[in-house]
Amino acid sequence: MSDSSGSQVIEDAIPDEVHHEWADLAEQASAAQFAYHVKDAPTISDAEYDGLIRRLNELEAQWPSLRTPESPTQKVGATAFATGFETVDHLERMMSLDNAFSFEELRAWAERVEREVGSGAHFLTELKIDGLAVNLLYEDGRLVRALTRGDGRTGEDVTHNVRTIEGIPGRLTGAGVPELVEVRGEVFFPTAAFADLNASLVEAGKAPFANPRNAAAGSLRQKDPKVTASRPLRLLVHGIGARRGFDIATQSEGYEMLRSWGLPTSDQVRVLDDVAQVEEFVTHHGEHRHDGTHEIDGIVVKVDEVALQRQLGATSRAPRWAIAFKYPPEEVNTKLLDIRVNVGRTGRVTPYGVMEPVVVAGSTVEQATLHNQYEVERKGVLIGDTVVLRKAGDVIPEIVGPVVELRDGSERAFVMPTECPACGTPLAPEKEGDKDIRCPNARSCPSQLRERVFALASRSALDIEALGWEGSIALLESGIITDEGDLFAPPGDSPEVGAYGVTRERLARVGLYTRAARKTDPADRVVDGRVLSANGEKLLAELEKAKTQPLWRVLVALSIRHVGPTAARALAATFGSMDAIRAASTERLAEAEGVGQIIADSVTAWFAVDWHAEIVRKWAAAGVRIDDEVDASVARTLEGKTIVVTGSLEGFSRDETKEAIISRGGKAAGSVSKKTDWVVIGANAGSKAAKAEELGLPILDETQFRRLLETGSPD
Ligand SMILES: NC(=O)c1ccc[n+]([C@@H]2O[C@H](COP(=O)([O-])OP(=O)(O)OC[C@H]3O[C@@H](n4cnc5c(N)ncnc54)[C@H](O)[C@@H]3O)[C@@H](O)[C@H]2O)c1
Ligand SMILES: [Zn+2]
Repeated sequence: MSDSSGSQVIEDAIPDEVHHEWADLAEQASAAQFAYHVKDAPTISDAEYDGLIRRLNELEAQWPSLRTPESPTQKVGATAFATGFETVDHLERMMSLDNAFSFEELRAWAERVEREVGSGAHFLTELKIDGLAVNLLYEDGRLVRALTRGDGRTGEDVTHNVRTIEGIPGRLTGAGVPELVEVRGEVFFPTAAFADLNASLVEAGKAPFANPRNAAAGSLRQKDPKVTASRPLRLLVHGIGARRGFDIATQSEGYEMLRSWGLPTSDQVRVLDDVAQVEEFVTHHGEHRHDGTHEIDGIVVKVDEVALQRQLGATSRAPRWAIAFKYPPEEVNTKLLDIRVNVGRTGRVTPYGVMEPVVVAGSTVEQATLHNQYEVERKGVLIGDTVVLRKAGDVIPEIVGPVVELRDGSERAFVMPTECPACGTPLAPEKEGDKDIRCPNARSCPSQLRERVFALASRSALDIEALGWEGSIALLESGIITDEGDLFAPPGDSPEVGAYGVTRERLARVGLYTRAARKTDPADRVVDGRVLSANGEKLLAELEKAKTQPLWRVLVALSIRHVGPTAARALAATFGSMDAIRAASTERLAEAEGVGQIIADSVTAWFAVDWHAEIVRKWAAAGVRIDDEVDASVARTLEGKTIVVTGSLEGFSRDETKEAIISRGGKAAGSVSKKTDWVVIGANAGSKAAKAEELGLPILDETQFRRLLETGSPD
């Protein structure tokens, strides 16, 4: 362009749609900042907010004139104060942190550092505490003022409240207490105490918090310090602002000093040499994100050398010598559309939330259990609420709390049904004081029936792969089975042959797992003009095979309350047959290793029900294995001994290992302790192997384990 004002024209010619997009996002981001920083009640998730800022930054990088000091990208916190606290200037500005969302961005930051100050920098690496920042001013060792971060220049005076927090010294002690120091730190709400706080708020008719960070912010910024005092807030310090009367060469030295004066520092701080080590730290803590007492949303990396920090300086909102690596979000906001109840295989009625589907931690979530009606009340969630939903990796999704700010009055409380939604039977706790309520119609409640049939086919029970959820429902609804007693067909020589059981004939008659026969099909397999589909053949074959499963699996398949694989193995190993278990007194059952009173009571009560006994009778008549052949050749070589097997062995599956130990009278324990007699270590063994070495326990390989099984001694 030849026009002399040409370049000016280009810079100003921000297309309308860009300007609109920017203005729209900026408005949303400013509103979010206000809700989050001023009202302690965010209305969108951090991930959504970070997305807004990221897009604004992209637009501003392309059209720099959009990046005014008023842009939300340039702000620390929110500029408005609406709290009635007195506002006071910080002596030295409090900044925010720039973010890295990937190792690439982290490396790019480290490269920039190296370009500017050379390769001499060390990286002080620590947890990013998900709380709120405070600035504590100590003069001659006395705490004279505590401010929130505010907009970075001016904060709110929360001194009275901060004085109530356990662990914050009113007076610094030790050597070299300086004339003046501003200590920066993070106030947080311990994760473990969060659920109880919400429960007590709900009970008092107050609004619950959406998550622990909001609980920290809301608890600190209370008009009445007594309220703050009643909350279990804690502080960890992570920086120094203005100072007089001492000097530090490194950030880490600064932390040592703060610690020596009695301030709470984190024990998770490391000074690392290079980015590779930082990445390891990030990965490690990503895997242990929920192990600590507080929530973390990332890792903060700081150049340790103060001289280099000075050289690197800061932008208008964040230091260049530090970066926050942010973990992928585990929390999202979504709408709680309904709360329904599920009736489980033992009749337990469990409320669960039905939500607008959202992607979190890599999978789509639309349901989350709420455990029982008290849990719903404690969380304070209403049907129609926007809720914070958390899903961490493989962990079961959890509704954390409601976003109360977004309520419009149309929300309604969940009411636990009084009748079973599946069969109409009045629901009741089994005994007084039970939290759970149940559908007592165990025999024919359709919900309990399909849950039982489905559970019986699972991998930890009879392992019938071809029988899934849909199949369980189909078998029941078609009338092929009325309950699990009908599943297995009596053999041809049985007097009851044809009386019950999933058979080719029955499936063909209702058209389940079958298709119309073609001419080429062998005639003997055609029933009513239909032949079994491949899935049908598989189902029949697997049902036949399931009859030969060991006794413990059959026990698990009966859905006796509290009898999972571990208890079932113990029962099978001790008593050897269904008849012996049924005949045993409750006392005898309770005495068995790994059984105990609760399970014993449950087993006795189960066998006392006539239709339960009928299931066992029909299964036995159909040839289901109800005795473990006690192999006389298996000597009780391990009587009274405890063995832990960790890692995978070549010649044994996990189940086989356990059976081998138990059938010889030994105990197959899950964790290593001083009481362990031997630890068998296979391939890819984890922390148990290390623990075994630490305790100096005898460690065996697979060959020695075989010898041990045979002779009772590994040598
Ligand atoms: N959901 C929303 O609507 C909403 C709105 C605004 C902000 N936010 C959240 O807040 C973030 C921005 O807030 P910000 O400006 O406080 O930035 P930030 O939380 O990303 O990082 C800066 C802050 O981290 C804290 N911090 C924790 N541990 C630290 C440590 N070990 N060392 C140093 N600092 C540590 C300090 O208080 C510091 O001020 C966003 O990324 C978003 O996650 C959410
Ligand atoms: Zn029912």
